Amino acid sequence: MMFELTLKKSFPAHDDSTAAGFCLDIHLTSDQHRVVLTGPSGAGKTTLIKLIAGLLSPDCGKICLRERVLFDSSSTPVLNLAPAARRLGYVSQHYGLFPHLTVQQNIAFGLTTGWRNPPRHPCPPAVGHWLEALALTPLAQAYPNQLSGGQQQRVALARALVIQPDALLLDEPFAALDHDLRAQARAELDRLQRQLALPLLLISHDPDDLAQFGEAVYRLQQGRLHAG
Ligand SMILES: Nc1ncnc2c1ncn2[C@@H]1O[C@H](COP(=O)(O)OP(=O)(O)OP(=O)(O)O)[C@@H](O)[C@H]1O
Repeated sequence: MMFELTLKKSFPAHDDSTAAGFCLDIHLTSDQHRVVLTGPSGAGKTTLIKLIAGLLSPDCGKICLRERVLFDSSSTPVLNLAPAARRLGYVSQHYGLFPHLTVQQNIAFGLTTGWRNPPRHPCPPAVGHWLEALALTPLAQAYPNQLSGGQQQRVALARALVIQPDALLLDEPFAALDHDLRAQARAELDRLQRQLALPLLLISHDPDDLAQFGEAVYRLQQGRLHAG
């Protein structure tokens, strides 16, 4: 099985609010390589992807990707792999690039352990590979604020891919791009995903993304998943 998720996560209501808290309750098993998650704002899509990436911990449940267990609350002690140990390429909605690091250093960041920033030189071979593959070599020494939206998106994708991830988790990766760039970036991701045969979990509202990547499509609504 490619994706096997059984998860619960609750956020309590804010003290100063009468609104109820939020509860995510997910059961998803899919053997497809390309899974698209869609659904209205606040449905829990980003929360779900962060739980898989290990940036949030579920209250209980189990997360398996490609038969590898990343989280299991029923084991003793609870199995909860750290984000780096999960070997997942995660791209957040706003890319999360470090403004004080160059393009090359941002990509190399995925390869570093600990808190030290990657050096400006030399360029690790894996970083050079992805700079080249995503047409970023001329921008290697530029800073994120000197890049267009499409270039920033490619840097974020390169940083996710440089670790040779077991799967890609992309949270609305094309949302900040205009129509033409979006079509280009979509084609690029399509090509890379096929070439690397990487399982892909993509959050998107865009019908073109659903058509291109939605081998399986799930709709999240108020913390619950519905097929299609
Ligand atoms: N750390 C947190 N503490 C409390 N509540 C949270 C926290 N993170 C998310 N929530 C709540 O969980 C719910 C789901 O949020 P989430 O960001 O997962 O939605 P989403 O479907 O990704 O929305 P969007 O499409 O707008 O990005 C929201 O009601 C949000 O307020």
